[in-house]
Amino acid sequence: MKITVVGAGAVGATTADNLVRRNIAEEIVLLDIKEGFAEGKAQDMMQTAALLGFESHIKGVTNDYQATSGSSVAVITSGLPRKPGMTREELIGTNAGIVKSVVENLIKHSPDIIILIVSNPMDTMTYLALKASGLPKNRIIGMGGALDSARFKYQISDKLNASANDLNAIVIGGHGDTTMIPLIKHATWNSVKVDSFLTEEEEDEIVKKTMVGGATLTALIGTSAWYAPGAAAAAMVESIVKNQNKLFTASVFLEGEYGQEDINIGVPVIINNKGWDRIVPMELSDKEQALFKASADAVRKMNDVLYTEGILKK
Ligand SMILES: NC(=O)C1=CN([C@@H]2O[C@H](COP(=O)(O)OP(=O)(O)OC[C@H]3O[C@@H](n4cnc5c(N)ncnc54)[C@H](O)[C@@H]3O)[C@@H](O)[C@H]2O)C=CC1
Ligand SMILES: O=C([O-])CC(=O)C(=O)O
Repeated sequence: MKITVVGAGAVGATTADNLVRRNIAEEIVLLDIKEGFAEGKAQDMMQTAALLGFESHIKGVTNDYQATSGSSVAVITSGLPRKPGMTREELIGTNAGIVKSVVENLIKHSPDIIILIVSNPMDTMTYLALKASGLPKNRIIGMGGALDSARFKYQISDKLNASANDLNAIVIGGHGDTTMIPLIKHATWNSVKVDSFLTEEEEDEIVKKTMVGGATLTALIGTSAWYAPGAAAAAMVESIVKNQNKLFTASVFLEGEYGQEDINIGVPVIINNKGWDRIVPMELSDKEQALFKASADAVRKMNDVLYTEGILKK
């Protein structure tokens, strides 16, 4: 089993580090365009093997796609992160070209690959990867909801003074500051609805803090986050590799589900060795449905840029 991580920057290296510690693949290939960068990060990680006790091997390469041949899964993290004050959407101009070429290179060497997209704006990059590659829809998955849901649980756990591991809570919709939809009315604390412990004001505060979770960290750190993003990507890869059938929210191609089509956006899905296996339906309130529609409209507007800029052809 071989897993490739493209981009050895903050998120890519953290993803690879999480994967190598999980011992779930014989080989992890870390690829970056910057000469020697992935090689150095890989060597640093390999030097933790004797301390952490893992047997997986991680190899760093500079733009060498031959080394990725026969990968079962790839995680694409290559591209610019945002700076404080920017939106994820502003990254489209640079990242679209990078993601498209990386996807084409990966498929050339691993035609059966399942691809997890992390680069932002993630929903549009996932749509681009699907359209540009022509791969079956189940093999292209966008990572955003897994991270946003973990942040949502963090905010609830902070407010309730509860363990995040006792919470069940998901975020659907686009992975954007204004497009994500933390489903507070569905969230439970070991099956007890969390709204029975919270005022409306507290619920609003949790939702708002979750939505700007990435922007808050970007303002604090000066670039965007990597620990939780890397952990989220690795958890999804593990569910693929071990055929775990875990439920994550992920950006997948909709063909009528949740009232939307021709779009990649976050909905609950089962992740296993087919990629995303099936979409899990949820009963949404009128308000939640309206928010989902507005979120999809905003994501679609970003996708349109791919066509107007000639990156995709109709
Ligand atoms: N979907 C999500 O939940 C999240 C998405 N992100 C996104 O992930 C991306 C990466 O973020 P960071 O790792 O913080 O950035 P970074 O700048 O630390 O790393 C990006 C790496 O990509 C490499 N790269 C650029 N072009 C490449 C190419 N053509 N082939 C191979 N490598 C290439 C760069 O050399 C750099 O090492 C950003 O677009 C960021 O917005 C970040 C966190 C969460
Ligand atoms: O905030 C960003 O730009 C990076 C990202 O997607 C996140 O951390 O959620």
